[in-house]
Amino acid sequence: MAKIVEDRFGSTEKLMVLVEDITRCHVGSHVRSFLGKWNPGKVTKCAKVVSNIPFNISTDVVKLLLPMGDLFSDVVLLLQDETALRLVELQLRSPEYRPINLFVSFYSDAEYMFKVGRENFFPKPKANIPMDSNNKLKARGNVAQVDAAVVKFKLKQNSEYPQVSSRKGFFSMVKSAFNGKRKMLRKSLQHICSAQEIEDALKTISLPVTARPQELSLEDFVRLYNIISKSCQIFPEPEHLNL
Ligand SMILES: C[S@@+](CC[C@H](N)C(=O)[O-])C[C@H]1O[C@@H](n2cnc3c(N)ncnc32)[C@H](O)[C@@H]1O
Repeated sequence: MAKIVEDRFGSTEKLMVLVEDITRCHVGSHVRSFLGKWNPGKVTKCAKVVSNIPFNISTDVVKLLLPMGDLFSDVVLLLQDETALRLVELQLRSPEYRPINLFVSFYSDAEYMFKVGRENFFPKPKANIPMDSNNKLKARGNVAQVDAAVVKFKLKQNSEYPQVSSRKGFFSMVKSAFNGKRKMLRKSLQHICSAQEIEDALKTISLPVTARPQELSLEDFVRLYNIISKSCQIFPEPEHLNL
């Protein structure tokens, strides 16, 4: 496809074709330098991402692009329908509620636009089958064909993000909270604060002292973090930043 686009539109300076791995290349600097050519010295937040990405890199792409609200206004992606519903429509207290849901609403207002049935594709898309530690497909045999959906993430700007003293610290605490999904927060966050301090913080934000992570909205997590980070040290561990 890159070759077709390059051949057809390569003569215009208004198009740049990059053949790179999105998960490894410096998207921000490419887009900034391209936009800078048209608006020297002032890169306004005018760019949008519209992409039909392979399902197996959806989460990586979401994690990469959603924090780029200084550059992109909207990110519109075609995702596996299941993933779209999980990222956008998931309700509090659902067993599927995960740190990625908090990440999505921290950085964007996400909207499930419409379903794209499997019959619309040629060839039909394959499910995002999990890989094992050797990068081999865990499920073999018939790979299920799946429906897709278009999701629009309207990116927040810096001033619209929930106010936390450190985003790394915040997401590290969220990750720790979900590490013991069935555990109460007073237990799973004990490496940060004493059980008593966590109970006191939960009471201050009008939550039961027995609260579990899937009972907390983004606003609840932000309030909890802002209380406990004042009295306790939260050192983000590198693996905790990988939601
Ligand atoms: C679902 S196809 C969409 C193709 C075309 N854009 C379209 O809409 O018909 C996904 C495309 O992403 C490309 N791709 C796969 N992994 C990628 C990666 N890590 N970085 C950039 N492109 C990737 C594939 O080569 C494939 O062309």
